[in-house]
Amino acid sequence: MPSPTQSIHILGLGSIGTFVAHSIRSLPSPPPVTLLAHRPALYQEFASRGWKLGLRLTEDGPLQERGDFNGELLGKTPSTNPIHNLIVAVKASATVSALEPIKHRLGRHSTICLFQNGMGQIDDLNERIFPDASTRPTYMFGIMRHGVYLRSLAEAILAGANGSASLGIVDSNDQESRRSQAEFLMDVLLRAPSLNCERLQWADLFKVQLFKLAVNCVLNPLTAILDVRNGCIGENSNLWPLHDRLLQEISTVFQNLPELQSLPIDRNLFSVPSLKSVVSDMVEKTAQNSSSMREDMRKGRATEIEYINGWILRRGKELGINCDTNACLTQLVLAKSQIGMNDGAR
Ligand SMILES: NC(=O)C1=CN([C@@H]2O[C@H](COP(=O)(O)OP(=O)(O)OC[C@H]3O[C@@H](n4cnc5c(N)ncnc54)[C@H](OP(=O)(O)O)[C@@H]3O)[C@@H](O)[C@H]2O)C=CC1
Ligand SMILES: CC(C)(CO)C(=O)C(=O)O
Repeated sequence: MPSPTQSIHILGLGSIGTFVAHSIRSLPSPPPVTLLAHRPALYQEFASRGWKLGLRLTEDGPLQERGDFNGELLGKTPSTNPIHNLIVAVKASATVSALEPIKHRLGRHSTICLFQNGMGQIDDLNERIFPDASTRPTYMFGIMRHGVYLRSLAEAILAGANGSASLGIVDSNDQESRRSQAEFLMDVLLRAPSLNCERLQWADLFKVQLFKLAVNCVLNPLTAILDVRNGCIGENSNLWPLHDRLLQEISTVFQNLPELQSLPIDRNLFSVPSLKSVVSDMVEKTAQNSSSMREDMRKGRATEIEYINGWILRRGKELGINCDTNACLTQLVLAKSQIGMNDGAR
């Protein structure tokens, strides 16, 4: 019988949460995995499917089912059982509200791994859920380069077999003790073959996070506003001056981040030409993708803009750097979302 310290909870049962949960239960002798449902209807639906999750590699691939998940409905009669290992795969903007109902079960004994786009979620958690640094969980951050979507509840489609993920422990003052605490979850994720995870030290993870953010700052708002696939953003020469202005602001913010100054990272990696080549490479690799922000907008859901271009704006303001182009795109995305949401209500 595995000890509670070797059990994993998953919060956010969409595309990435389903994929990660399925990958963990595909391991030989997998640890227990508990799916946390935030709505009674969701809980009932999973229960009626016998707590099984399915994954297909591409639309036409065979369905691989995994079972024996535990389920918990968050809400009225809350459990007080401690949570030792938590994977968070809600959208960045839902992080604080999703953790609110389970915060009494989380603390210094917990490791939380966020698999999300965007930056700033951990600052929000520290400020609003875990203000006391001495009792805070250990944070890990996962950067996904897999493309996953849901065909139906509990059935995820992995777009291709060449995706990967980077994973690391987020910097803290007591890094050594945090490292040993996070080892169990880290090891499970690294062993899950379909996740294809690499482990990075904090400086490298931070660098990859900033690169991914630069890509998301250009691709996501433009694909969402213009309602086009990723490839179009590279092909349309009318957009190139806009790419340059966005990347100029982003590069200046990145190169002046105080947290970068103490890390062994070459600041030239964040020059405009260097960021441009990272963005072009991703546009090429994901040309056929419909970005997550475009999809959120089409479905009338809140986007992650506040944690993408919004993060650049917040940090730019702090550092006295003009970020008008990022501000303009942020406002356009918020405005278009508002129109979409109002349309839905009509
Ligand atoms: N999908 C992909 O290919 C990739 C995704 N990412 C990132 O991964 C993260 C997760 O994305 P993805 O899985 O696609 O998103 P989804 O929208 O598919 O899943 C998010 C899930 O979180 C649930 N949720 C919302 N609010 C709460 C709450 N308060 N408590 C518990 N659960 C909640 C949603 O439920 P409900 O629907 O009921 O609101 C939904 O099931 C995002 O940051 C995304 O940008 C990164 C790379 C690739
Ligand atoms: C890399 C990219 C832009 C792929 O579509 C992505 O992360 C997203 O859609 O959010």
